[in-house]
Amino acid sequence: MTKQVYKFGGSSLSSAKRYHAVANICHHLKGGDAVVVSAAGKTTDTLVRLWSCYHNQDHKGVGEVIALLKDHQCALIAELLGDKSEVYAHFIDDINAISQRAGCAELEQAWLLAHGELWSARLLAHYLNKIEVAACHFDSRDLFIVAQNNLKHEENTARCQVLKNDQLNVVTGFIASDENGSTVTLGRNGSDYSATLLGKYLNADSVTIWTDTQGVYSTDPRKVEKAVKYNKISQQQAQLLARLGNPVLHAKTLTPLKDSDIKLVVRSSYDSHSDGTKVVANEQAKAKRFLTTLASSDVFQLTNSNKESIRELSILLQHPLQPLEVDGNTLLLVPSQFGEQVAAFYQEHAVLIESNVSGVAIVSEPGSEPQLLKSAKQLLEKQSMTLRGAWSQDGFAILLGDQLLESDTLSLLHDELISAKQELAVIVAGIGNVGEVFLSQLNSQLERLNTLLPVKLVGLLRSTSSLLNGQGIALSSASEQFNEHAKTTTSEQLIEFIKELDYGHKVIIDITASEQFSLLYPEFALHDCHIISANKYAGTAELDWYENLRRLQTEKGLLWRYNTSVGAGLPINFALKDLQNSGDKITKISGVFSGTLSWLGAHYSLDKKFSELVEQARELGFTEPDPREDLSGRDVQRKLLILARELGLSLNLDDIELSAWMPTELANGTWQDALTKRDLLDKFVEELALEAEKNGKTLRYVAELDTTTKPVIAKVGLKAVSPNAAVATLTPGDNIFVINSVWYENNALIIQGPGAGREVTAAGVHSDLYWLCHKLSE
Ligand SMILES: NC(=O)C1=CN([C@@H]2O[C@H](COP(=O)(O)OP(=O)(O)OC[C@H]3O[C@@H](n4cnc5c(N)ncnc54)[C@H](O)[C@@H]3O)[C@@H](O)[C@H]2O)C=CC1
Ligand SMILES: N[C@@H](CC=O)C(=O)O
Repeated sequence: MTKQVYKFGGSSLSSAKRYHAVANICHHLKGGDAVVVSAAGKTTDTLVRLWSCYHNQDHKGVGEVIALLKDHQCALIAELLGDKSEVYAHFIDDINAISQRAGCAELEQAWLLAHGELWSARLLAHYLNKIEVAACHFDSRDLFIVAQNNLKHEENTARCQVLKNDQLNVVTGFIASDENGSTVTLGRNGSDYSATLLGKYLNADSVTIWTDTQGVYSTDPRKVEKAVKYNKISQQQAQLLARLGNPVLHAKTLTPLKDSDIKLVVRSSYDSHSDGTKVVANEQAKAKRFLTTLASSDVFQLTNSNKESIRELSILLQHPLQPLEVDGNTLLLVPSQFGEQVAAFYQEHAVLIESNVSGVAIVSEPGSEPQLLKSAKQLLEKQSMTLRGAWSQDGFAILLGDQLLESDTLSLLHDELISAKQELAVIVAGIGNVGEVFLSQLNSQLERLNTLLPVKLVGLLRSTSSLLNGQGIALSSASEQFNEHAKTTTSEQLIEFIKELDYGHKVIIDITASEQFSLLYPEFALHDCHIISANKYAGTAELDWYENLRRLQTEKGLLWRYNTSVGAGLPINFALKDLQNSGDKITKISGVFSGTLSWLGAHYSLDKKFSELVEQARELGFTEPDPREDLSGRDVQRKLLILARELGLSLNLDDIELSAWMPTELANGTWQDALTKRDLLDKFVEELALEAEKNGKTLRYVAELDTTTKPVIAKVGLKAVSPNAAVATLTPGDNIFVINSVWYENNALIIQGPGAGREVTAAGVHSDLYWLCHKLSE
């Protein structure tokens, strides 16, 4: 039976609200799975303070800290279970026992510290029961035995068999017991270690560390805005990062999983829908690049050192160590706080060559270290950093100087060494009219895109089948490969494929006309996918849904481009953004927004059959797959809504008045069914045209948005205009956007040109893709 182990740290259990979130996450577990918990919030720190007061015989301090503990835990228990609960009474007994032992000088440090985890486990298990999730709690001192500083793995595996198969097993992290039954702690980050140990003892399928960061990033995302969250990293790189001091994963945590198939996942309990980072077997993840800052370190040159002595030292310091082999010498980099201990440990076999230096470690794919070291050196020297040491060896490079790296310098290094090297995985959905042309242009575009960052096509989707290959699809034979290997793919399979893609960036290019496909956008965002849409459905979806999607994308730093959804390749969205960014206020937008309706308006005369012209427009690639989307005015209504939202207006489609250029009788069934009633369409259009002609006018389908009125005027429909009007003299198929703003009040800004067609639209999608690559590589 596959088992899962979840671990929740202190920040995930700091308040009743956080407990609710944890319980929600636990709903995904089943009987037999285990949940390892740390002490809630800052409880361990408070217990450490209590110990220190006790140790210093500060009786007043002991009383104050006990009161603090009481306040925090009682409030938590009362809010989750009520103050009459068994857990509340049990806690009071514990606090009394602590006070009593402190009073008669019988307090033991490990025993005292263990309470933080015990309280969390008890509270969570009871709270889960309250919300009808069967759960029980275990004290890991009954499960993990340590003898002479070594865990007794065989015995512990046997002890862990007491965990229940029909309930969730909530287990305390951090603590174990020695052979005499006394409490021992597993040291710094002990709860993560408990979780991976338990994973190993239970032969679990995966261990998930739920924390307050979304996963493992290329560098500290609090310092570098463009830090990249990685989907997968190899055990080897994770170990190296931990030894270099990366704070997300600790070397000890990783040890139990070494050479096992148990997956380790880091996820955020604050954003439980998002994927985290998986630490997988070395061959299952590409090598990634990372920047880890190194604060206040000492560098020793060792003589007569060997791996065993470094291992011993690492156990003594309770700190992982990464030696550097440079020109036949072994260098050891340690945090300065351990300098004296290292000197004492090695005696005359260690020479301190640098003291109290700071800098950065660059972890990278093998082979690139010397070049990375050179580039980083140049960049840091340009930033006036005096380097005191710079070395590289397999898998990493280290640069040390006098100052700590500021966020600006780290960002510069990240831009140069990491951002530009992140691969972008591209999935193209919709290889129809526009999609075919987009793909045929992609090969020649790749060269240009690759100057910004490496781009790889990994997926091609049609409505019923798709070709998905995480290794990449050769563009030169993409169609042949599609024809030979494409398979039916469900949405779930597509999402799983996206989730597993091992790339720094991913983008879905949606060139379908499918509303159903657009409904997957939030899932794409959850799996860190940027989006480029020619499809207009998501941009015109119900406001709540649309705003949630926007929020999610913003939270995750994801980009969404949809320039072709209005005016095909015309830069209308850019223009509106630019005007607003420069401080202008747009007051009106009007014009002809449909290539199809522009073409029909220009070509129609009373001696022609309108329905035949519609068929021609369809063949030219102007219409939507179902031309009634154009004739009904719905397509123009969508475009006006996209532009209105671009101006910050909270409108829905139905807020835009619409009149159709087709009779209602054609609305039902398929387009083929509608064509059987083409006479009705021809008659409808002829009558309207005759009426207009009587008044010396001609018909054009126009859109209008006026933000100066309350409520705003937003409408699309047929208008009888003078044959000389700008909207009537357009080249067939052209769009015109007339923009009035504070600065363009009387003399409007006009954007005009082809508003539909395969080539211009495909080119517009390329423009969005180029923009995205540029943005990601900046
Ligand atoms: N034709 C034009 O001039 C312009 C078109 N657009 C937009 O471009 C999009 C595509 O238009 P066309 O190429 O003319 O349409 P199309 O009907 O020729 O091609 C659509 C493609 O999408 C695929 N598809 C449909 N549902 C799918 C799904 N659920 N998953 C994956 N693939 C799916 C179809 O198999 C087909 O290959 C539409 O949203 C349209 O509004 C935007 C600007 C201009
Ligand atoms: N069918 C649309 C295509 C572009 O969005 C049009 O005719 O304008």
